[in-house]
Amino acid sequence: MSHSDPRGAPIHLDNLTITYQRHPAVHHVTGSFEAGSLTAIIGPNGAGKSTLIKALTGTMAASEGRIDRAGMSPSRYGYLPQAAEVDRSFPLSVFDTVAMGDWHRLGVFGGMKRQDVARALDALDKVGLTGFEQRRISELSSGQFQRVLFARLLLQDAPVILLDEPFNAIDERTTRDLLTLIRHWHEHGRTVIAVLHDMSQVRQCFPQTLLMAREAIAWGPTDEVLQHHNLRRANMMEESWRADAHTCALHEEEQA
Ligand SMILES: Nc1ncnc2c1ncn2[C@@H]1O[C@H](COP(=O)(O)OP(=O)(O)OP(=O)(O)O)[C@@H](O)[C@H]1O
Repeated sequence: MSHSDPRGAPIHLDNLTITYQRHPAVHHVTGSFEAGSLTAIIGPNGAGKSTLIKALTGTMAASEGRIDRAGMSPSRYGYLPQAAEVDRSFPLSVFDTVAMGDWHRLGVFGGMKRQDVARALDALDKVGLTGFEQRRISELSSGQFQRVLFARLLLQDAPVILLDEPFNAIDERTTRDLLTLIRHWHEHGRTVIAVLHDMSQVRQCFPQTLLMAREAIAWGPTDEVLQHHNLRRANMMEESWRADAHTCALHEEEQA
């Protein structure tokens, strides 16, 4: 049941640079996530993948260049942060956590009508968590909690969905189930972007790939991107930035 237009929107990066204390984590990246595309972002540790995702959500500003979201506000994007960034010590129930996915539609004090409750229960059913509604989120396994967060995304019904390492430390069965949801989002025309580390998953399920090592090493059809020479270049860049912390000359000049 869709209450907003679920069709994805394109996102264009134009010479995008994002820095932490002048050190670029994302450096001069240009390219497009087409509307309705399904893209994996891969690269070595520290390659700038999470930083790029945060920039797409609008929580990190560009130091240089820009992100063109084709007029769509990033507040409409669905976002799944890395598990380590999610605090689940709050005494929230599974149902309330999922229902929060609907706040943009209901408003903070909107109150849930019968059909809103049904939508939340339906989302929980789709991730296999019927019967867990009143459980505290602190009492779930990592895999169950990830299912809760996917149910919340289902309810949010966002046209653009950003996932940061959604399968980190998640069991095989949960991963398979959640990959099926991602496939459905793609089939319904949403734009989906996921940071991943498992190359076989990327090859099997993601038609497009952006390989990053601070810069975009390659961006396009997955088979073309995952070629040996590209992967080798990404690893070489990782080794070189460890030896020599790089600063962004242009940005330094701006700040001087
Ligand atoms: N808050 C921060 N302050 C300063 N530097 C940061 C901060 N967050 C990340 N960095 C640095 O920016 C670079 C990119 O980090 P980022 O987390 O985007 O990489 P990543 O590709 O997602 O890595 P991983 O695969 O290990 O999660 C790294 O060198 C990291 O140390």
